[in-house]
Amino acid sequence: MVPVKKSGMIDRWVKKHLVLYTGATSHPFILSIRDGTIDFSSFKRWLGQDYIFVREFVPFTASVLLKASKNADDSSDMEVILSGLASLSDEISWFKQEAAKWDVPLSDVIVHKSNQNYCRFLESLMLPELEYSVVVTALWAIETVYQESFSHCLEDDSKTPPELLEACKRWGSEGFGEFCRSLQNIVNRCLEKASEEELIKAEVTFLRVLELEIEFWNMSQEGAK
Ligand SMILES: Cc1ncc(CN)c(N)n1
Repeated sequence: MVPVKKSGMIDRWVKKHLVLYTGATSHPFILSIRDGTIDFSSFKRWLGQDYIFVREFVPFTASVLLKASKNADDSSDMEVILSGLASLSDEISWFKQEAAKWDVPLSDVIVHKSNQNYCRFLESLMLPELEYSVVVTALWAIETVYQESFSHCLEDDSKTPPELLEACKRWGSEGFGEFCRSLQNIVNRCLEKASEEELIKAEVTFLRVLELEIEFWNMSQEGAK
C-alpha cells in the first residue's frame, strides 16, 4: 500500500486562504520585477522601507529564538531559527551596500504608515505571553512571502532586470527555500499539538501577515500616500 502523506496545517491554510496568499506572493510589484517593467523609483522606495523593516525584524526573530529555547520540544528548532537570525546580519550589510549603489540615503528614510503598522505588529508579537506556535507561524509566513515572491523573478521565462537579480536571489534562491521549508515543518509540528485557541490565534496571525505584506508591496509600488 502506498503510504498517504498527511498534509500539514500550513498546506490546508494556504488552500483555504489562497486568494489572500496569492495576493501576497504574486503582487503586481513583484510581477513588475518579473516582467521587467518595474519603475526603479519603486524599487528604491521598497529598498529604503525594507531596510527599516529588517532592523525591526531582528529583535522579533530573536524573541522567537528565545521562545524556541524555552518551549520547543525539538532542539533543532533553535538551530533553524538561529540560522535565520544570523543571516540578518548579512542582510543588513547588503541593504546598506545596495542603498549606496542606488543612492538611497538610509538615514533620511521617512517610515511609511504601512511599514509603521507592520513594525507595530512585530512588536505586539514579541510580548512574552504570546505562544511559540503563534510567533513561529508569523516567522514562517513573513519569510515565505518573500521566498515565493522573489522566486517568481528567477523563473526561466522571467525578464528580471539584471540590476535586481541579486535582490531576487537573496530570497528567491533554493537555499532560502530550504530554510522556509524547515520553518514550515516546525510550524506544522507545533500546530499538531496546539490547543484550539492557539490554532485560531496562529491562523489569524498568518492572515494578518499576508495583509501587511500586501500593504507593504502596495506602498512600494504606489509610493507615499
Ligand atoms: C516586509 C518584509 N517581509 C519579509 C521580509 C523577509 N525577511 C522582508 N525583508 N521584508
